[in-house]
Amino acid sequence: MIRRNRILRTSPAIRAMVAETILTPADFIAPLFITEGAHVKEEIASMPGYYRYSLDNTVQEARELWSMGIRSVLLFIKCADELKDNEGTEAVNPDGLMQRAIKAIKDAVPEMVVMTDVALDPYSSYGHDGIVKGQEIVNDATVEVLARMSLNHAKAGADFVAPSDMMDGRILAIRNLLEAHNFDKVGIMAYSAKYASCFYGPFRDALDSAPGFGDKKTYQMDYANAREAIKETLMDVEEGADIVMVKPALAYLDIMRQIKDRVTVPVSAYHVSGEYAMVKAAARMGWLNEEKAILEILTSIKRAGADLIATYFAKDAVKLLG
Ligand SMILES: NCC(=O)CCC(=O)O
Ligand SMILES: [Mg+2]
Repeated sequence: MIRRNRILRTSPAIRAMVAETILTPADFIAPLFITEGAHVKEEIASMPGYYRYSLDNTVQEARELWSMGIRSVLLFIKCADELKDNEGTEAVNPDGLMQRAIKAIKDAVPEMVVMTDVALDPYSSYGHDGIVKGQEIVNDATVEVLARMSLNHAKAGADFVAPSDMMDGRILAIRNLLEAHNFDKVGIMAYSAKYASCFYGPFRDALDSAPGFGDKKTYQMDYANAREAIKETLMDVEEGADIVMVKPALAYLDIMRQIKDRVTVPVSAYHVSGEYAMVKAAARMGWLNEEKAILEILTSIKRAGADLIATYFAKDAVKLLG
């Protein structure tokens, strides 16, 4: 025997020396759920250990994340029911909760990279990512609102807008409108390959944004397809996306790898709410070691090609990494 593969696994020191994939705090994007009010910290029932915060607590959380080495947050707001409609009116309100949240975080932690969710579902009386006509989610009218929404976030101080809607052509429309208003330093993180997935369930509880009718299969992708993910992603890059994203993560590592091999922009994964809930549930039952599961899963996502990982485990992971 001339090659003893186990030599490189002999001790923790040797294993650390030859590890190919190393997680660091700057890999993580921490999603934040923001709600109106003061001193609010509400645990999300289907996401134990994860919370909706009012603005004051959101700012505190952002400070803590920054002090831990986490460099970016992705903002989602819970819109009051009475402000929801079919036009995305609240989405473009310059004094809306999202806009106030962006300002508050940038004031408190100016270096924090603030990314904002751009889609209509939290603001939609139908819980859909776009404008609804009959049973249809209308593409081009939605794109127009998404571009105005992005401009609005840019004006409030967002560093990146993150369109998560899967309408066609929205990256180009957003880039063009940002350029027209001289926001040439605001980036776009495109949810390029976002699959119609059951793993978003807990998130919809968090924002009370479940679709009121039908499902999202006419705009989000069919999980049977991989080539389509490449088509979507290459188009987003062409339209000006600075970062592209695959979502969810764990059931889509093959997609992550294929995309990583085909683009030169950074690729992000979104390790979604249902993936978080699965680990939490199994750990609570005593069926899985939560800490080990977190590191194994996040490392595998990075190994598959993710440069960035949006994950509800961001803080836990940083603590585990020591
Ligand atoms: N745009 C965000 C989602 O659609 C869901 C994320 C999650 O389930 O964590
Ligand atoms: Mg697309």
